[in-house]
Amino acid sequence: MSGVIEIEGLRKTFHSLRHGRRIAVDGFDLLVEAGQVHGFLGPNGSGKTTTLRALLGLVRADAGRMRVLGADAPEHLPRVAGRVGAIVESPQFFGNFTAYRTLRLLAVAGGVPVRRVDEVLEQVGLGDRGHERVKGYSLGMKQRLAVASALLKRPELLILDEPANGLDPAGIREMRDLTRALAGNGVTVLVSSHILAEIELICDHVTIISRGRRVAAGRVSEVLAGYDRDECLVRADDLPRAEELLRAAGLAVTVAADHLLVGGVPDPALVSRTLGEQGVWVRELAPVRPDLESVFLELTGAGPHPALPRQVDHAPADPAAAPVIDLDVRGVEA
Ligand SMILES: Nc1ncnc2c1ncn2[C@@H]1O[C@H](COP(=O)(O)OP(=O)(O)OP(=O)(O)O)[C@@H](O)[C@H]1O
Repeated sequence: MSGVIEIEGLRKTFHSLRHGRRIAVDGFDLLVEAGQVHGFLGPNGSGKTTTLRALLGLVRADAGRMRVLGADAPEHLPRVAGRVGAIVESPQFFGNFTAYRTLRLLAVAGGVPVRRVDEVLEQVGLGDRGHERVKGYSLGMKQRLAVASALLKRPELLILDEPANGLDPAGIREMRDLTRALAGNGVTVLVSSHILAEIELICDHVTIISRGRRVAAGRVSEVLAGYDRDECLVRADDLPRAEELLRAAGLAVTVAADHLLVGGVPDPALVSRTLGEQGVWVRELAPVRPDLESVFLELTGAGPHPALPRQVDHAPADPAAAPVIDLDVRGVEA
């Protein structure tokens, strides 16, 4: 494999007195290639944050092979740290500092020319608010400030863990536009989320994780196509008769309150012809295409999967898990 991020067979188990042994990531694979805006999608507690923290050396993996921009991670991350920007968890800054002062400090500490501060403030849409104190910022503005700090070094790869978390619709939209703009400038982006619509709007590729395992990966359109069952929604003047005729024609029919769902119909004309020839008139005939939400729900289903006899849950993160590598990661509380 060759990519900007390569993860193979990642495993991480947490042990605690209170909760015992908990498998957070269970042989997980991820491949992100240059130029992709890659969605990392999974329900709460499925292992997204643990994967990103392991990749960045914030938690020690039990097994697996990880590479970032060709460097083995996390051991050789410092070699490429200047080319990677990462925001895990929520941003936290000194409230009494302005955004400008915050970024200036980070620029100086990171050996970045100070003129870059104005550029990144502009880039994240804080150009006219940069000299206000951060404590007066909305959560969305703090999130954008976090992105600005990650952009100081002009990263080739940006890792964003749940960037839309806690944001209102306007904030979510701002983050979405920002992510798209960054991708448009050639930055490879890995964005984790449990918000399907966001991933569908922003990302060209997706990896879906469930219970610590990869359950789907690829181009968003290809993942969706794999779940296209050539279904049609049918409304007709005589629905029971329509059901009878379509079943007699060998089609799979599911009955809903005011319509039928007919599966295995690559050409909807088959439905209108079958019904029309018997004097049943079609009122509505619409192909049903899968969206990421239906695929996601099917793949990650709420109930236990027979092949995966283990549950993950929502226990709080262990604060004792200390960073082992000083990468340019903004992983802090709001
Ligand atoms: N430090 C930790 N100690 C113990 N268990 C942990 C720790 N961190 C994560 N876990 C457990 O590992 C599992 C995966 O958690 P993780 O935070 O990686 O999921 P997630 O997909 O990021 O979820 P969310 O969308 O809710 O952030 C959960 O069962 C969680 O309780």
